[in-house]
Amino acid sequence: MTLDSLRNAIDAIDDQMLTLLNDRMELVRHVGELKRSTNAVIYRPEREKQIIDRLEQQNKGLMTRAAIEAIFLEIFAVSRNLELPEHVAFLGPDGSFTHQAAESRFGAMSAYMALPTIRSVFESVETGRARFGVVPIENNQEGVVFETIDLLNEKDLTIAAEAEIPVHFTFATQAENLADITHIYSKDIAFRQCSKFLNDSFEGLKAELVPVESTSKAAKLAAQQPNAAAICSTIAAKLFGVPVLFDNIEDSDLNRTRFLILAKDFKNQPSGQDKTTLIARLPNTESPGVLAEFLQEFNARRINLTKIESRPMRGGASFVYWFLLECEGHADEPRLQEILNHHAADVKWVGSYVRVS
Ligand SMILES: C=C(O[C@@H]1C=C(C(=O)O)C=C[C@H]1O)C(=O)O
Repeated sequence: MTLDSLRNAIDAIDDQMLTLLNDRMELVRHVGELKRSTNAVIYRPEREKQIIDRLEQQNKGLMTRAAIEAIFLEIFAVSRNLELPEHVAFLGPDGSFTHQAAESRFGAMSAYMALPTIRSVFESVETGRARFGVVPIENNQEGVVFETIDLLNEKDLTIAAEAEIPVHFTFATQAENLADITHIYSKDIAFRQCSKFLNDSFEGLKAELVPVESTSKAAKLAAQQPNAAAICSTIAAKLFGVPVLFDNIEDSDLNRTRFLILAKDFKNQPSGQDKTTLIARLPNTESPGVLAEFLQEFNARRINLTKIESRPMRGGASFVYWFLLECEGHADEPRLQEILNHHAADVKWVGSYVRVS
């Protein structure tokens, strides 16, 4: 087959896909009308997961699960925007890793709001300025983001979904030679995560590491100063037009960050592969065995705990703690219901949502 005939065949398939996508959008519009008439929630991550699982199972061609996901998550995001335009707040600035995580769930078409702090993301969802808020909760190399954990305790928002993205850092600069670089801007955490690259590449050179509040700010500074460099995300380097000299400069290629998608009063249906987040403010934690007995309730029901963090209760002078727990399963399952009923006074349910495997 010639290039022209192959391209003609591709054009014909694209035409069919466009017709099919428009047919799909018509159906989605009806779903939107139905949902509005019953005040139902637009975003249904468990339904989206079901669609992707089904497509993967019946897939016979070259499409991998990741490819199916990439295309269909974008279709879902466009669909949801047709049902009701969604405002998504995220921990900015534009070009941050949280921005990247938000786009992985809400696609290119949603209305995004970059906010300066994790607290302001929570508040924008609380006040209804944004329907969803995206914040980081943990990095597998650096541990948890305490501000997010504390705000889950302080505020009454629910977790609608989680997202996990690999953190790849790029080294961006306008300088021709590493020896010309006088300043390298980035976040503290990024310097730590790229320490091997920095030691190997800048040994004996004069570059000074300058911590700034975000990797996007670093990219912006590197765009303004010819002898500066930034360690930042690829999106940020692109956004500010700084040439990328090295890609994937992080020490560990297993570096991943997990993000939460927050919403007000959000409840998912069980998907069969869920996770639940709880906050336990147990009474008398100074006495022996209180936490152990609580955890035993999970063990007795064979509920797998995936995370536990202790945080200071604040306000009192003594060392008293509350706990954030994550476990497998959905709050509608009887085994979790039993625990929630038993601890109605001291355990807050924060969300049951599709577990990212
Ligand atoms: C159309 C729906 O709304 C949203 C869009 C979906 C889709 O495009 O298939 C799936 C789930 C929802 O997030 C639905 O609930 O079925």
